[in-house]
Amino acid sequence: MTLAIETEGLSRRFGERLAVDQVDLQVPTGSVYGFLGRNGAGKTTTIRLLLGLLRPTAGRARICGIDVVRDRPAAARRVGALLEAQGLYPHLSGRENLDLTRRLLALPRGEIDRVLELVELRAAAGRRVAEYSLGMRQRLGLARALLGEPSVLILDEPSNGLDPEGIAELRGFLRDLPGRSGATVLLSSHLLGEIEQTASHVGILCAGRLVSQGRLDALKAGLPAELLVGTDAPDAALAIARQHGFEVEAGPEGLLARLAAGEGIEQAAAALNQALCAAGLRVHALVPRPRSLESLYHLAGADAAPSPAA
Ligand SMILES: Nc1ncnc2c1ncn2[C@@H]1O[C@H](COP(=O)(O)OP(=O)(O)OP(=O)(O)O)[C@@H](O)[C@H]1O
Repeated sequence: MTLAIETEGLSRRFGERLAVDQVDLQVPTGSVYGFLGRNGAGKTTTIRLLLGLLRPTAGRARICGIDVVRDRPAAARRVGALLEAQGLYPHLSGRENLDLTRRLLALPRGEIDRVLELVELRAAAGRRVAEYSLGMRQRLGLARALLGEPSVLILDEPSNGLDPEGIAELRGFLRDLPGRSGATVLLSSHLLGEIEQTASHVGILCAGRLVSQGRLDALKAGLPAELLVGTDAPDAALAIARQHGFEVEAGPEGLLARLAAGEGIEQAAAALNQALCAAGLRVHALVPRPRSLESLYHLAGADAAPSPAA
C-alpha cells in the first residue's frame, strides 16, 4: 500500500493548548479518506500542517513521499486544497478567479474549462462571484483545487453551505474522483452520514489525538454487534438486561444492547429474550442493527467528552 499522505508524531501547540497531538495519519493512494471529529478536535489545524501553512511543533508530514517542511514547494505542487476561507475575489467572475490561479501554476488555458465542466459551473463562469450562491462559491473553490490535476485533494468541510441536492452531487463527484483521475481525497467533516456514504477510509480525531483509523468496512466489521430491543416497559427491560450482564442503553428507537466482541448474536438474542420474558415483559422486537460509522465514532469516544481544546 502506498501512502499519498503520511504523518508521524505530527503535533502543533498554540501556547498551552495542544491542538494536534502526535498524529500518525496514513492515507492510502486512491482512497477517499474521511477525516472526522467534532468542532475544535484539530482537523483544520492538521490540514494547515499538511499544506505547510503552519509549522509543526513536532513530527513530520509527507505528501506523496515529499516532506512538507523540507520541500514545501514540491509538496504544494502535488496538492489542491479547498479551505473554509476560500479567498475568492467577489468582483471578478468565476472564470477570472480561476485564471489567477491558472497563471500562478503556469497551466494551459484549456484547464479552466476542464475544471468548470467538472463542477458544472460552465454556464455561470462569466458572472461575478458576488452574485454566486454559497454552493456555487463552494464549487468554484473546488474547481480551483482541481486545477492542474493534483495527485492529492484536501477539502476542509466541503459540504458547508450546500443544500441537500448539492451535498448529494458533491458526494457522487468525490466518490468517483479516485477512479476517474487516480487522485486521493482527504475531506474533513463532522457529518458522519456524509462520510459514511463517501469515504473508503476514515480517521477519527478527538481532542487532537487520532483515536481510530483504517478502512471503513474493516473498522465496522470489527465492531461488536448490536441488538435493538422493543418492549412494552423499556425502563424495566433496561434494568433486567443489565442484571443479566448486557451492556445496554436507551435510544430513540428502543433499547440498544451492545454485545461483547466475538459474542454470537443469535445466542445473545435468545438469552436476552428469555431473561425479559421470564420477568414478565412483552418483547415485540429483537433486531440486529447494522454496524455503523456512528457506533464506531461513539466507541472511539469521539462524541463523549467535549474536547479540552474546543
Ligand atoms: N491560530 C490559533 N491560535 C490559537 N489556537 C488555535 C489556533 N488555531 C486553532 N486553535 C485551537 O486549536 C484547537 C483545534 O482547532 P481546529 O480549528 O483545528 O479544530 P477543528 O477540528 O478544525 O474544528 P472546526 O470544525 O470547528 O474548525 C481549537 O481549540 C482552536 O481554538
